[in-house]
Amino acid sequence: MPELLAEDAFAPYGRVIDADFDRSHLINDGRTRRFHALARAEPGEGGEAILSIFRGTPWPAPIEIRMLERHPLGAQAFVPMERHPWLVVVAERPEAAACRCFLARGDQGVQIARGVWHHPLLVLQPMQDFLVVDRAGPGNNLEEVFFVDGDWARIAPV
Ligand SMILES: NC(=O)N[C@@H](O)C(=O)O
Ligand code: NI
Repeated sequence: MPELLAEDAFAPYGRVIDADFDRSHLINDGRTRRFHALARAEPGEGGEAILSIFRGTPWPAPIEIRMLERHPLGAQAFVPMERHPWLVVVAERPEAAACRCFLARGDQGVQIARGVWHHPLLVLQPMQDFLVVDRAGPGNNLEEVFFVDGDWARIAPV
């Protein structure tokens, strides 16, 4: 059952990136509000931070979680470029029973911390673009675990 995305609930897995007024100040002669340093790119040793656009399309409904992945060398941030709610699935270990699903608002992004198990991008629209900040560089930065047969989780429809 998806939980509403909130900083404290998501803290074991990374950061929530949203326009928190308390972390903002006016710039540009008062015409722009800067929500400052909401997260830091973490490309890890020998890596460089890159910005990409992920154009996500939905997984078949009902969404079944049958695998997780993680990036051992660097963090990965997703910020929606179109304001539609979306889903984040994370886990402390790569098993269906450990999965937690968060429902993010369209104005919320996340940075998934280095090495945290998560499901690939889950969107709820026919198509939704995200700005993604993650790592380029040497080494294998993608570890995937496909659950054993019979071990899977279904996300309740939102
Ligand atoms: N593999 C890739 O670039 N995407 C995944 O990391 C993801 O979390 O969507
Ligand atoms: Ni990823």
